[in-house]
Amino acid sequence: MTGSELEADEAQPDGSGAELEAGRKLFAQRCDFVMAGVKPDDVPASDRPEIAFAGRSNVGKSSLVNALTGRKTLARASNTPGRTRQLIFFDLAGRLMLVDLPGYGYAKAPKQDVALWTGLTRAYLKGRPQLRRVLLLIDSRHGLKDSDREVMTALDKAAVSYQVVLTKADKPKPDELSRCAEATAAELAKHVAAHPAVAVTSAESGQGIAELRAELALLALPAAAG
Ligand SMILES: Nc1nc2c(ncn2[C@@H]2O[C@H](COP(=O)(O)OP(=O)(O)OP(=O)(O)O)[C@@H](O)[C@H]2O)c(=O)[nH]1
Ligand SMILES: [Mg+2]
Repeated sequence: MTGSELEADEAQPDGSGAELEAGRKLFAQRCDFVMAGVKPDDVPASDRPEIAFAGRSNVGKSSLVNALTGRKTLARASNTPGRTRQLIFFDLAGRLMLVDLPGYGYAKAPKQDVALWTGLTRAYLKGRPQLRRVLLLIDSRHGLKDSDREVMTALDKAAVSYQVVLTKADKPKPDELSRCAEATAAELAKHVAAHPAVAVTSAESGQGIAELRAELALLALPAAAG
């Protein structure tokens, strides 16, 4: 499947008030820890659509899960890079599974651990048919790094749809932020697959969180009637 086919398969966000409201409602519902996977086979049997949070260590994956769900401590965020070492599955209202992945590119981690996390993450990304989108988080102060480019190429090859999310948007100056967003979008446009537009977020200030909730709600199972 090519990227454009993937994209054609998905509803395109129109940024309307109704979409924002649907996102708000979905993410206001209960979100439960399901399990932590340590081996490639350690994944929940589920047919719910899944969204995975990927990115370099310390980029803000766990913080974004917390910001979206409005819970400060659902996913363990930390100043110490390499905090998340497993695949952590959260069930959002039985309609969407959120998966917090271990970060890559953490130079100080023991090589053995890195190999383990990378193997685990790779196996997951390749073999999960219900994975609807990978959110590829990039620190808005630093932009894309070679390790991110490798992941993008691997996702292109596996025909997994991904969306770049610039994090920590409260940190750079406004002109730095827009330069980073433009450069990232330009580079993304060179990839084979057509991907959703770059999102700009801050778990700290809440910037872009409501819009991202709305986009993800388009991928979730519909709410039960009644
Ligand atoms: N200023 C600011 N800091 C943030 C933001 N998001 C995360 N952080 C901080 O960045 C650090 C790392 O955040 P995490 O959410 O643990 O990052 P992670 O990507 O899950 O890290 P690993 O699990 O180690 O790969 C923490 O100190 C967070 O408080 C943000 O939007 N703004
Ligand atoms: Mg984490």
